[in-house]
Amino acid sequence: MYKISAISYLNTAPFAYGLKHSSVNKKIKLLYDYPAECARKLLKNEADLSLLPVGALNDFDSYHIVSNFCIGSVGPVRSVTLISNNKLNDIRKIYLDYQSRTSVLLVKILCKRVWKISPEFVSLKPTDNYKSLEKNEAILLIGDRVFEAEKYYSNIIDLSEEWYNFYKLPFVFAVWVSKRKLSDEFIKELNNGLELGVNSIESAVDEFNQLVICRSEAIEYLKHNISYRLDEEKLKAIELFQELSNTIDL
Ligand SMILES: C=C(O[C@@H]1C=C(C(=O)O)C=C[C@H]1O)C(=O)O
Repeated sequence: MYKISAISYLNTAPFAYGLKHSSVNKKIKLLYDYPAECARKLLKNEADLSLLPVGALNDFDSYHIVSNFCIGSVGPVRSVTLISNNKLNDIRKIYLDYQSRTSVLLVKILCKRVWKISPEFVSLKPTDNYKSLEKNEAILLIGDRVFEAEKYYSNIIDLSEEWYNFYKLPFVFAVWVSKRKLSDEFIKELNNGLELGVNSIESAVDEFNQLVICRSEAIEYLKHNISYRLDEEKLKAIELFQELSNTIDL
């Protein structure tokens, strides 16, 4: 049995659906985790394969990207946002979502390179509440919680849209990664499952039991905001993101 740590958010529902409804299902145990946990489990050998946040790739001495599918976007992604009641220039403090490994770096890159602001960064704890932001504070929030949180604030900045406008590139949040080399046969079956999933968005939404937006909005989000194919432009984006990540203080 291969243990697979997959992201628990709606954007991964098509992948989960495809894996469950194809032949690879009998060879795997699917674990649903938030992105930072997907990274921790792969590092600690609690998973054989993870949908790994790109921001965690540097944790590994060596790794294998086993699929041409990813969690990416071309322009607005909707679910990776800097949320506040302020204009960018008035933001002094940014709380960082503990569930993220990629977007916490992305927001720092955007602050430094694109927005030219230098706020203080503070890591959020799981018990912190995004509803208690004070004046001049903002929060980087990812995943399905954004769909709820965005209702309470007036300034919602989509980080993928900001990246796209400035660098003219798509963005990649997570890729399928193993630490050890897995068999070619398994990888082929895995990819067949992922392919089935990205071609079954409606059914994946119907099977996803934590939907916090309506069905049509979910379908629109998965078809138009999330971009699942890891093509040349997205590989270029990963390379640039890693280069820029190396220039920021952690
Ligand atoms: C598109 C998203 O990107 C997620 C953000 C990640 C991160 O910041 O580490 C990792 C995986 C993605 O699922 C989202 O949060 O909805």
